[in-house]
Amino acid sequence: DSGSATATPEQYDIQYLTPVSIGTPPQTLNLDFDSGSSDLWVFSSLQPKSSVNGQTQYDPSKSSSAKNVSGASWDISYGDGSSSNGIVFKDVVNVGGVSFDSQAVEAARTVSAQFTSDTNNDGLLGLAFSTINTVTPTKQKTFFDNVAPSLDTKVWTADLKYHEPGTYDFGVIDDSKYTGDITYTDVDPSDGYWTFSTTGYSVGGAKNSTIKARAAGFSGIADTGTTLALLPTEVVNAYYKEVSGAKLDRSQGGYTIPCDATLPDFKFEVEGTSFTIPGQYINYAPVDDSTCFGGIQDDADIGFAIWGDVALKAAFVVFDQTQSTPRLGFANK
Ligand SMILES: N[C@H]1[C@H](O)[C@@H](Sc2ccccc2)[C@@H]2OC[C@H]1O2
Repeated sequence: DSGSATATPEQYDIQYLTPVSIGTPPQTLNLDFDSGSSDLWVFSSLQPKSSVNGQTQYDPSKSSSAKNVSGASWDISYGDGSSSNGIVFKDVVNVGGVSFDSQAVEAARTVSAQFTSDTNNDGLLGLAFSTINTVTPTKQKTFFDNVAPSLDTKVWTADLKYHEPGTYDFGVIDDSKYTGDITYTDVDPSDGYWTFSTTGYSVGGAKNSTIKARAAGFSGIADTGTTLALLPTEVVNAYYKEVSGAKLDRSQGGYTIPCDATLPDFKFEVEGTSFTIPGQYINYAPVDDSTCFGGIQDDADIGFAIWGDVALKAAFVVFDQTQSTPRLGFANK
């Protein structure tokens, strides 16, 4: 079995939303596929009206295949401070033609203000490891873990794009979506994330710009649910040192640049193969009529880098569980 679903960016590629059909008859919700968490949760008919603002709500009472998981509940908090909680149903879930008939669908009772104000986001579909699923008393499996045995090959792939729709594929590596070879690197799943090491980085195309400083080798997670690339302080400083007018503006929450700046590319190396984030991707979004917010920011206080969409959209990425050790694959495109 294999399937493909479209990942459509919201403004400035702040997030990518993908249609998922749930229940019988199918209720289609647009979810944020998140390789940085492991709960499939949805806006639901159980929420107070005041917490819903245009989102599509899953209504288990209208699904003949919905079954409440007795005594189960969930409660999740995200890196950006947002949160949600509720109860659990099992129901049929279909993503791009790949279906599982008893997927844990976590129906929200409460969502934080940031979710309420995010009008097109109907919930999240977690694609990190099931070890960090928040359902109690019995942890539930992610959609990928549930469908993996039925897939032609135990992978899912992300082909996110700059300001245009891309795709999430399950069970197939579509070689029309990338060029050259796929470079694989081992993942350490012990924290529940797709954690991998990069072997180096460089700023701009200049030969001497390849920096093998301490931070050249560092570990981070591949997180489709994070918008920006959050990297170690010395890497971030080395980047913006090359941008005239760049400044660390605490009031804006990070580095800003002149919107008309020509930004250098940022290259990161995986197992010695380099991948380029075009400078254009690093001019993330305007904060006023001449100042823009940088797409590379500091990973301070997190303790590891977060390779969010600004980086992932520069590559074709394979989330691979075909072996005993999970792997990430990166290819140019
Ligand atoms: N893995 C990420 C997750 O998907 C989002 S949850 C989210 C919150 C509000 C709006 C949309 C999504 C949050 O930001 C970074 C990290 O936590």
